[in-house]
Amino acid sequence: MSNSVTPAIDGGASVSREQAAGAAPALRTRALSLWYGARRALDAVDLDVPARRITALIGPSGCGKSSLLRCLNRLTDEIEGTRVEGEVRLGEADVYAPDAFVHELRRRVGIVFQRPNPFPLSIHDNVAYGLRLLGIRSRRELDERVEAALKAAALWDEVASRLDDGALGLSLGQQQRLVIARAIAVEPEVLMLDEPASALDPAATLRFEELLHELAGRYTLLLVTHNMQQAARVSDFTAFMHAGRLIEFGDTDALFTNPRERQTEDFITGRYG
Ligand SMILES: Nc1ncnc2c1ncn2[C@@H]1O[C@H](COP(=O)(O)OP(=O)(O)OP(=O)(O)O)[C@@H](O)[C@H]1O
Repeated sequence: MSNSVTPAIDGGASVSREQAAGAAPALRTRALSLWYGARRALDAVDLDVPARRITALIGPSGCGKSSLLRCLNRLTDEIEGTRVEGEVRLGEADVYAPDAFVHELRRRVGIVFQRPNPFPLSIHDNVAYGLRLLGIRSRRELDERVEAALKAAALWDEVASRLDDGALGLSLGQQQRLVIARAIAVEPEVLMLDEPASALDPAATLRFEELLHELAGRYTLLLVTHNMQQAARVSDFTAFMHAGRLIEFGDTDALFTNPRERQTEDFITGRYG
């Protein structure tokens, strides 16, 4: 990846699934493998993530879903003893190029984790955090962008009157929407979500799934979930992984109703293991 980042990625809110599948992917991996020390966690993964669609990543515990996300924005760099082989492209940019600009990569490919992790700062300052790192100093611009991100994350109405309150006083569901606002404030292209709803109650989960639909036209979403119903409900495409390998990728409805691979069928019907 070079420091001169490529412009906006192909696609738009109104493209059909077929067009999205045929269009240039937002992210592409080729023969992507990952080792933690001597242990191989990913085995030659070839995946095209369609732009501005929701792709669910499913598979049994330990199959490499989180590891794959970490490779896509080089969080693996932060873990000692990891080795990555193969290729990851964000648009045209080579993510593992020697001159890659990792901070810029992580702005373009944001990640939200299972447990919401707001900073011990005010609601406003959580969302403004990344913007300040980008060098934005104007109070007016910060306020406008904080408001826009909170609106996009469907949290504005609940917090508009208390932006200076501490973020840790929000409910879990609100905190999860806050970290999404924080991630999208810096205008990423791809938002990766690693089991983002697993700590939420059913009502907050429903609200959260509605939010994913609202975000999907603007961002490429890559969602790790253990919840098959959730994957089937919210995603356009699904990737099934097993033992570090990508076994099957396809349109979600097709994959769930007519999987091509026996392993996929065993997993989605609960016969796995
Ligand atoms: N930091 C690490 N150091 C060493 N091994 C790791 C590390 N993180 C993950 N692994 C190993 O890599 C493999 C894949 O783990 P990963 O967390 O990516 O799987 P997962 O599919 O996300 O699992 P889960 O659904 O349980 O979250 C597992 O064997 C795991 O033990």
